[in-house]
Amino acid sequence: MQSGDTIDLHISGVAHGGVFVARHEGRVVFVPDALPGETVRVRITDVKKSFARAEALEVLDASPDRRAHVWEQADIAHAPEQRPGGADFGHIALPRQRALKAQVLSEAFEKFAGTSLDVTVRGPEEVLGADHPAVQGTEEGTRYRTRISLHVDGEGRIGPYAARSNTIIPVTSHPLATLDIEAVALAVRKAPEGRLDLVQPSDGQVRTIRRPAFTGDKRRRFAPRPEKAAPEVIQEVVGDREFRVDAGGFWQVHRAAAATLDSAVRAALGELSSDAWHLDLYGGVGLFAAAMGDLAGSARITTVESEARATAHARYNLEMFGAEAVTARVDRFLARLAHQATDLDREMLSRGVTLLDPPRSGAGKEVVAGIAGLAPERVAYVACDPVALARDIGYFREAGYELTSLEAFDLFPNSHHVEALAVLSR
Ligand SMILES: C[S@@+](CC[C@H](N)C(=O)[O-])C[C@H]1O[C@@H](n2cnc3c(N)ncnc32)[C@H](O)[C@@H]1O
Repeated sequence: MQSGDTIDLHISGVAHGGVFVARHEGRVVFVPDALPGETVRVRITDVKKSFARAEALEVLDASPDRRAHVWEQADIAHAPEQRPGGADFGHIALPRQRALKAQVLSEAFEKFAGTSLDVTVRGPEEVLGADHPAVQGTEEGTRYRTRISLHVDGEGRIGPYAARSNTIIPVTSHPLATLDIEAVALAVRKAPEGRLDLVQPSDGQVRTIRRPAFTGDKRRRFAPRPEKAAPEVIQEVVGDREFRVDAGGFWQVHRAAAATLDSAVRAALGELSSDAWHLDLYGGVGLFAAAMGDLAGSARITTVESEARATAHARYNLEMFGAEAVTARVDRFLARLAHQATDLDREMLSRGVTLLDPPRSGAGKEVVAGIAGLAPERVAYVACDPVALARDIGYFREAGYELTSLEAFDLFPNSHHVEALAVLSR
């Protein structure tokens, strides 16, 4: 097998990262744009010792779960390098997408967490109810993104990147974005080289945030910079609560995501001890600390986040709970706490819940050890990467925690991404 070979493959499984699995001449071959059970004509793009990568050119025997791609330009009928990225499950019927995500999660748990369990991936409409305003119009897993990024190159091309490359693909639609974001995205004719983030918060107005590429003279990088305008602050609404957040700061992408996760966290945790210390790690602007505040009465709550502007918003958003908002890297915060906690602090932490919602790379061994060292009664782990989550659950299990529940939510329909909530207890 060599790069450039065109071969026909039988697809036998799904792997993490939006690719499917075939076998050929003793190697695993990872193929995007396919489905288990299909026979697909592919072109080999990369050959390594034990595996290879390919691009799908044509479906010879289609799965009954294949459908016309929700983003026409990403359909297999187009040349692989012309397909925009970001919708790598868009050719699959929605129930099958969810089943495949559940399979990836349970295989990751079996492999990395040393435990097997059945998991169901639920859509936000199943958590919040089909009448919830945030799920209206998203039935096909489209029109949900309140945040998208467009890229602009030196030739003035504007659009998303192609799947698995940094080539910009000019597109004529953005079906995963809300209609308002799509309209703004398609109207952009000119922009400086770099990135454009389009954001539609709860007030419905689309904001355009320009992030120009650095094109200046690197030797002058210490020269004084022109005064930068303060970032715009927007409001996001979850139930009857408002959250201040920078327009360009972290907030969940799906318009029903914050409400779905807020509701799931509340249901999974139930009442929290009001005589304990609860932690919200990687807390952003305090979405989950607010849920904990509602559940925990007069308890002590601390949210920890590395972005100072997000922490400042969290302080404001959580004022009614008297919660602390600490700007720090979680590993450093935990190391400091391990040295400085009094006996009473430790006792209160051990009766509390520690919630963590790390970025895609997960918390890692050191942070898990830091949390386990504080011995909270329960740990709630919100995760956007199944493999990082499973690895970290493995570390928690080694530290004496048991997984008590695992739920998963389809907050990125038509892509391989999946959000999960794991609860562990000591
Ligand atoms: C997935 S977001 C979750 C935010 C929040 N829980 C929410 O749902 O809105 C992860 C957050 O962790 C922050 N972060 C990333 N690495 C961090 C670190 N090492 N220590 C503290 N915060 C970190 C990011 O700035 C981001 O706000």
